[in-house]
Amino acid sequence: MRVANRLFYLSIPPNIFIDGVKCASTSTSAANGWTRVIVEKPLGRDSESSAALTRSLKQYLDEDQIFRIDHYLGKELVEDLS
Ligand SMILES: NC(=O)C1=CN([C@@H]2O[C@H](COP(=O)(O)OP(=O)(O)OC[C@H]3O[C@@H](n4cnc5c(N)ncnc54)[C@H](OP(=O)(O)O)[C@@H]3O)[C@@H](O)[C@H]2O)C=CC1
Ligand SMILES: O=C1O[C@H](COP(=O)(O)O)[C@@H](O)[C@H](O)[C@H]1O
Repeated sequence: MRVANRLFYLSIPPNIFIDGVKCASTSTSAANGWTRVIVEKPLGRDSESSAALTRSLKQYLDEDQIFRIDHYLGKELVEDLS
C-alpha cells in the first residue's frame, strides 16, 4: 500500500482545538503513514491551563505528533502553499 502521510495545520481558536484534533485523529488519520497536527498559540493562559490542554491533546495524539508554533511563524509558509 502507498504511504500517505497527513499533516493538519489547525489555525483555529483554542476553544475548538480539541474538537479539531479529535477529528484529525479519529476520523481522518493516515491509514498508511504518519498523522501530525500543528496547533498555534495561545496554548493556555498559564502552566496549569497549558498542562490541561496538553492532557486533552494526548487523549488523541502522542507527543511526537503534536507541533506547537506561533501563528506568524507558519502563516507565510501556508499562504505560499495555496
Ligand atoms: N495572541 C495570540 O496568540 C493570537 C493568536 N491567534 C491565532 O491565530 C490563528 C488565527 O486567528 P483568527 O484569524 O483570529 O481566527 P478566527 O477566529 O477568525 O478563525 C480561524 C478559523 O477558525 C474557524 N473557526 C472559528 N471558530 C469556529 C467554530 N466554532 N467552529 C468551526 N470553525 C471555527 C474559522 O472559520 P470561519 O472562517 O468559517 O469563521 C476560521 O477558518 C488562530 O490559531 C489563533 O489561535 C489569533 C489571535 C491572537
Ligand atoms: O498570533 C496572532 O495572530 C492573529 C491573526 O493574525 P492574521 O494576520 O492572520 O489576521 C493576530 O491578530 C494577533 O495579533 C497575533 O498575535
